[in-house]
Amino acid sequence: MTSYHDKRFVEIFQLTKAYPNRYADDVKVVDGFDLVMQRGDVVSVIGHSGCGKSTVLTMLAGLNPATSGSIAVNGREIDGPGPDRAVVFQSPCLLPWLTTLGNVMLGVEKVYPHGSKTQRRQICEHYLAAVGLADSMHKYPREMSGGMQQRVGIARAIALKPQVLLLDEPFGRLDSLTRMELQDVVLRVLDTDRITTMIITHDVDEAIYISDRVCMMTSGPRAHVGQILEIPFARPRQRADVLEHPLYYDLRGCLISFLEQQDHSDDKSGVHDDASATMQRVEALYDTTHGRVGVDAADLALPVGAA
Ligand SMILES: Nc1ncnc2c1ncn2[C@@H]1O[C@H](COP(=O)(O)OP(=O)(O)OP(=O)(O)O)[C@@H](O)[C@H]1O
Repeated sequence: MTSYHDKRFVEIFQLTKAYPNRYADDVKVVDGFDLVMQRGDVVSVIGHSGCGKSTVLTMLAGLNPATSGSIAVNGREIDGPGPDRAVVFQSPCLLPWLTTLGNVMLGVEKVYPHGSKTQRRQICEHYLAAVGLADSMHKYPREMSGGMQQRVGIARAIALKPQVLLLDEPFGRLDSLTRMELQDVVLRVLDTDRITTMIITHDVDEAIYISDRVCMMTSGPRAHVGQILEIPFARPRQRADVLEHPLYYDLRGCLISFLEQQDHSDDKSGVHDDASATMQRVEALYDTTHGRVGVDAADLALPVGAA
């Protein structure tokens, strides 16, 4: 039985951020952003460059104070960063004088101060193995590629066993092959550990492959949630199955259509006719297939197509 707090594990309500402007009034970058995530949900956030995706993520991380609105995790309003939330940015920022193991151990020691040294080491080794670095534990950052360093960053975050994982374009600086490898690494970890995750991406294929729902942000200023698209693929997922699924190109079309509308329309406030039509097609197709198990759209504050 899913509890109330599981269904509304992350609740973002009317979140607004205004940055100071030296020459005029403050700029409201994000205005009235609402999102509910169930426990274990993987939600991608897509939107045009500069619309405010990272602003939302850093507010959820507690690193960037909101101007107004609220964010609650597991029923408690956040008021700053905490061990319940771990963030992975585009660059992992590893400490160059520590090995892979040492970099991961740093956080683990803080989160498990009462565990034995052996237990802490086992946790680090487990997560480093999970991201494919079992043979590189004693390497220094300078001895590793960008992709390997990002694996360390991901292991470092998940080894903290966060309740919420926040990924800000984690594959943005990687070549396409490494990017696909790391998408699979993250997907496997999320399949196994079911961590509630928000991932920011510019890549619609990545959003469809990794997430349970895609949150499409309107273009700023005053950006908010334009639409939410449910991704009806069961987990665990295989890339080939996703790519070959009859709904794949409809889902993709829906996301691209939304982004194009945001690009070309003067009214960037939310739902547009073309995107809505695509969404209806997806919903109709979705009805005829077996949807993702365990999600009742009525439990979510913002069902498919909500503005
Ligand atoms: N600390 C800050 N002070 C003032 N303005 C800021 C600050 N941080 C971000 N901004 C502005 O807020 C807007 C949103 O930035 P943000 O980085 O959240 O967007 P984004 O959607 O993540 O962009 P991208 O996709 O390019 O990474 C941008 O116009 C940016 O210039």
